[in-house]
Amino acid sequence: MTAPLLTVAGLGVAAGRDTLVREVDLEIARNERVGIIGASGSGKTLTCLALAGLLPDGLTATGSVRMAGVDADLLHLSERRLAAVRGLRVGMVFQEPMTALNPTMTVGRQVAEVMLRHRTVPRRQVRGRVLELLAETGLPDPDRMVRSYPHQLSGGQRQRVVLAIALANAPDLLICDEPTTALDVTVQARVLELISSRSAAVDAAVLFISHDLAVVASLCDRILVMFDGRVVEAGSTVQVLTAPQHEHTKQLLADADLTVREGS
Ligand SMILES: Nc1ncnc2c1ncn2[C@@H]1O[C@H](COP(=O)(O)OP(=O)(O)OP(=O)(O)O)[C@@H](O)[C@H]1O
Repeated sequence: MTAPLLTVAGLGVAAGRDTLVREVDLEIARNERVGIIGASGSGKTLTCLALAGLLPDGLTATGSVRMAGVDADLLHLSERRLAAVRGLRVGMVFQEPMTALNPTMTVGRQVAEVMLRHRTVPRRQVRGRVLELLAETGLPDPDRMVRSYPHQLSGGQRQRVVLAIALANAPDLLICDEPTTALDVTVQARVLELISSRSAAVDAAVLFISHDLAVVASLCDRILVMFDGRVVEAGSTVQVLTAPQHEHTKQLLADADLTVREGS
């Protein structure tokens, strides 16, 4: 069996003496899609921020996070080495696209920047690649789009730009934290579809966080359920949907509108 892409063992997050996340174990294989669901405040976001070395000041992570091809624990990497992993091996899409984008820089420069920073595309080819990436994420008129600023775009268009940046260097892992929650219902399904098709196109595994079981079920092979800072249930999507064990999972299932997306 090939080694997992990501191995998280005993991950904990604390704010001083306050434990916010405890004992999270998680493995993600190459190309696998793993979802984390749970109610607001259950620790989903802190778990994925900890994995990416992005915890806010004052919070500390314990345990270990290993990634194939990186010879040290991600939790103990220097900021410089972590920055080399983020954007190159790991792409990220968060809930609010505006916070991920620089309001003073054109869309084209921001997409170009991630390739220039990691030197994944020869300088002369960057502009062409930016146009391709914008077209691939379904943005209309890429020639005009490269010259636009984030505030000139709709929420859905901004999230497409964030996705183009996150996948520009064909990372091994795409982390998505509630990527469609802030979007209009009408564009949510389209952005989800894009996350699915574009991550598959670059062979990226996906760690997908949502409070919405239906959304996670439509995308993921495996699901972890978090409650009060812990993983209370984990299994294949089918297992979790058809034979939920924990009360909290049963509640999430009852709340989810699975009739709409199941099997889609
Ligand atoms: N910077 C912080 N300092 C102290 N506590 C925090 C901090 N950030 C989050 N928390 C607390 O940690 C717990 C887990 O938060 P987290 O954001 O991971 O939950 P979540 O499951 O992602 O929720 P949501 O779906 O609302 O985003 C919550 O009780 C939250 O209040």
